[in-house]
Amino acid sequence: FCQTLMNSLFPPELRFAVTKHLNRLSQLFSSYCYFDITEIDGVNTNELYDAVQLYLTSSAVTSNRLSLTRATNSSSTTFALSNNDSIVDTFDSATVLWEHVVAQRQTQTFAWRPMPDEKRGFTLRVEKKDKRFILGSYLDHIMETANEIRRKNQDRLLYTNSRGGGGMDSRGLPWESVPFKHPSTFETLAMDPAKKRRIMEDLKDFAECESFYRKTGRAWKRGHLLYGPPGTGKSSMIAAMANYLGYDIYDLELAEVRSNSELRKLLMKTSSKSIIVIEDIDCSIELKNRSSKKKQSYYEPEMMLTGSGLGGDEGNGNTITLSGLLNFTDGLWSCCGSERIFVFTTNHIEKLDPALLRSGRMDMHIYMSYCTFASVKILLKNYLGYEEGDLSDDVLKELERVVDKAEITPADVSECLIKNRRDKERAVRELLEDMKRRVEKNEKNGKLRGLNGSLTVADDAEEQEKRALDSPYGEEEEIEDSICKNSED
Ligand SMILES: Nc1ncnc2c1ncn2[C@@H]1O[C@H](COP(=O)(O)OP(=O)(O)OP(=O)(O)O)[C@@H](O)[C@H]1O
Ligand SMILES: [Mg+2]
Repeated sequence: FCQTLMNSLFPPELRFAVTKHLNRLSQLFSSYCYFDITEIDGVNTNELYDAVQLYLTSSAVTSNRLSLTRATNSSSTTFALSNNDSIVDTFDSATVLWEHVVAQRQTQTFAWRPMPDEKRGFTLRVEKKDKRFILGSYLDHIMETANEIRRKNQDRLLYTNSRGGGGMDSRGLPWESVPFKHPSTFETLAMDPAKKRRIMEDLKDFAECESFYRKTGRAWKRGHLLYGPPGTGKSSMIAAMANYLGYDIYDLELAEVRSNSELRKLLMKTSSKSIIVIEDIDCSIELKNRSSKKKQSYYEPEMMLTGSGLGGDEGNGNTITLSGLLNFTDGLWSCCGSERIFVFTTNHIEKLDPALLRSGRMDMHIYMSYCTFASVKILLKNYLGYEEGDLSDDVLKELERVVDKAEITPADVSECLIKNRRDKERAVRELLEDMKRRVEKNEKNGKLRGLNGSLTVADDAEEQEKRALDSPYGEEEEIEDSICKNSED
């Protein structure tokens, strides 16, 4: 009514001025204050607008109407507040009202850059008494939540330094990235369920325990060593970790790194919330002085690690030292980011230098074993859809009897099941036959070893060396206690 009255009483120019003054007057007596967050601020895109847009999706349940969008090539749908709609949000004790205001932009004859046809913005209505609190904590909370959502919606990235020679890309970054879409998850990973659960709990504790690390003065990072025969799922485990935590992966090719300082530069250019991986650490590096029995400090510079494809001569610049590598994971530089997990993998833990294995260096030693009965059941479920009760007791018993002695890797079991996945019974039959053949072969080899004296002695020496290295961490399953457990109590 007021609007109609004003329209009839005043000419347009005057109407505008009167409305403006009336608004000012009402604001003076109102218990609310308003903030406008426009999409484009001058010529710059307003980061806060995007953040609010995303943030409101997290409390979207309170709105009845939302708009859905899915960007090209993206694997997730985002929903946002519809045009000219409003939503109530509460933060601590404060209640605020968000309104999405969309207006048609006047056509411009000239612009430095093309502007969208619509002028979009959010209006935030806040009670005056909450103003200070909202402008501080609430807006920070919005930015943080939005970053978190953005990270979750984004596809993971896999970075590599394999360009070689310390090369940089067009933006001066030493890492190249591709979208990471490895489908491995902890659910599909075949391993002992209890062990799997402990690893998952440890990772979750790690990701959620920032305050614990701060309180105890520890850098917020974690080191994992994955070891075991080829095809037991070490790389799959890394992918599962990344998918579980939503972290990016930096796959560090040590052979491409020429010096300690280059290694440090690479580290400085990694982001937080990432897994830094050095695969097959025993193959990509070689301890030059390892064969000499002379006692040495691990920080002596002449202990060189030489990249496999490099000359390895001291002085040609193509060497990194063990101390450089240890500094990479443990030193002051390793703390230039936070929330990072270092993962080393190896097929031969016995070949690694004790300095890398020493307790405190790697927080967890995870043995990826040959298939056990529990892991075969996971693979049968993954590949053939067999549940616990779908297989006959006889088959299950037979599987349980032979699986450990067969020493078959999850990769070999997967291969057999994929090959015959159209005929499930045949798949199980062939798997059992394969396992039995392996048991026979292993038993025969075992006998041969017993008959041949010299071979046994040599093997014993090797076994002893392995045990000496393994001993501080237990026999075969070396998952150490999570340091983070119960820390927040
Ligand atoms: N524990 C497992 N659970 C499920 N699948 C597995 C497992 N181990 C191996 N596989 C299957 O075998 C393939 C090879 O496994 P993966 O590359 O993870 O082994 P790895 O231990 O990293 O081997 P390598 O030492 O040769 O690098 C995977 O693509 C996966 O399909
Ligand atoms: Mg691997």
